[in-house]
Amino acid sequence: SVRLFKMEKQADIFYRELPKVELHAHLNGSVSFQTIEKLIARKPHLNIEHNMTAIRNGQRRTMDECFRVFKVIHQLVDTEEDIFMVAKDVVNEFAADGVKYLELRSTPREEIKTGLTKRRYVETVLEAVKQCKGDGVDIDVRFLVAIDRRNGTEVAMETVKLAEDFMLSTDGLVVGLDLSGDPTVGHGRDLLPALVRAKNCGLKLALHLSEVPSQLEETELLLTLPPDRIGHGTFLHPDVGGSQTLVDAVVKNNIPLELCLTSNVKGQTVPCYSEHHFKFWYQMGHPSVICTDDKGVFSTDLSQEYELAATTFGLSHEDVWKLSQQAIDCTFAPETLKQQLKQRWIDLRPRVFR
Ligand SMILES: CC(C)=CCNc1ncnc2c1ncn2[C@@H]1O[C@H](COP(=O)(O)O)[C@@H](O)[C@H]1O
Ligand SMILES: [Zn+2]
Repeated sequence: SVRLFKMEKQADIFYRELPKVELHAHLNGSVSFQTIEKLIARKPHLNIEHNMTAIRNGQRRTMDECFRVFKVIHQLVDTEEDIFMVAKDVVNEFAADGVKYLELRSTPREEIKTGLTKRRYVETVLEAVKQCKGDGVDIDVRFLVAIDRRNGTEVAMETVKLAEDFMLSTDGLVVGLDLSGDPTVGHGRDLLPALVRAKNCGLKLALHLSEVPSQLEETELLLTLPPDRIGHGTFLHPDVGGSQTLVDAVVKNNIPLELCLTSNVKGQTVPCYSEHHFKFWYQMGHPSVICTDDKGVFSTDLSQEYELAATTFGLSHEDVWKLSQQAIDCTFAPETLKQQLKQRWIDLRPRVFR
């Protein structure tokens, strides 16, 4: 029965060999079945089972249930050693899936019991990233420091200061800030000063926006920043209770969207794959990047997400190639790295289309 929780199918070879860019991946949501097994073995006293950390194919959960899953994973990942292992495994898994550039995001967490501090948390993730690079893993990784909206104004400001420090001291590994957490908790207006400060000091902003209905006012406010990328944006367009004004603001500022099909279907914010808002934005020619969100929790990987987008919306291999290539321009990587990535895509093309 244990086998049931592993990835239930594998994407077609074209999608696995396709070079890919992953821009929306929460570290603790990306922990694979194999890594969870190692963590459970380390902490048998917690009595945690696999079905508490992953949502299998065909299953759906309410938002609330999904966020409880993260609490369980956080119990399993609460020491420097755990974070180091998790980060290394996640980076290696994305690389094995053909991801050539990854922006990983995570919420710095303090754990009094184990002596973990927020600063050590971030340092440990970055050490794991550097070790992967040293090992020759074929992937470039950058980090976004995450603000959990639940924690309010002061924590948000502290987090920005921490991110600022790291941006200045890690020669380019920390590139920006993420705003995430349960979208039904807290309000963006309390976080605005912290986000303004982040933007002014040169941190890029990737914000979860309109992930649930009736956040019009908050979204309108946060779009004034404007953010550099939007996570989900599920309820921006008028057909689903958003507004043309919101859509116009996103289009006018040319803000790329990070779209996570399986996450939204399993988390029940979209009714089915064919009704995913990818269709709306892709048809408009708006920069749309396919991402996983939480590949561990949602039992998926980026190859599968590309394949799902292609089969659901009738994309040709050529369309899919363009989609993955255009994601390079949506990264927070410096121009030189973007150019290198574009060259890699050119070099890899014959192998993918052989
Ligand atoms: C419920 C559902 C459909 C989840 C997917 N959508 C999400 N929306 C907002 N924040 C998220 C989502 N997935 C992960 N996160 C954030 O990422 C955290 C886990 O990764 P980390 O500890 O930051 O390394 C969660 O606690 C939460 O703050
Ligand atoms: Zn997310």
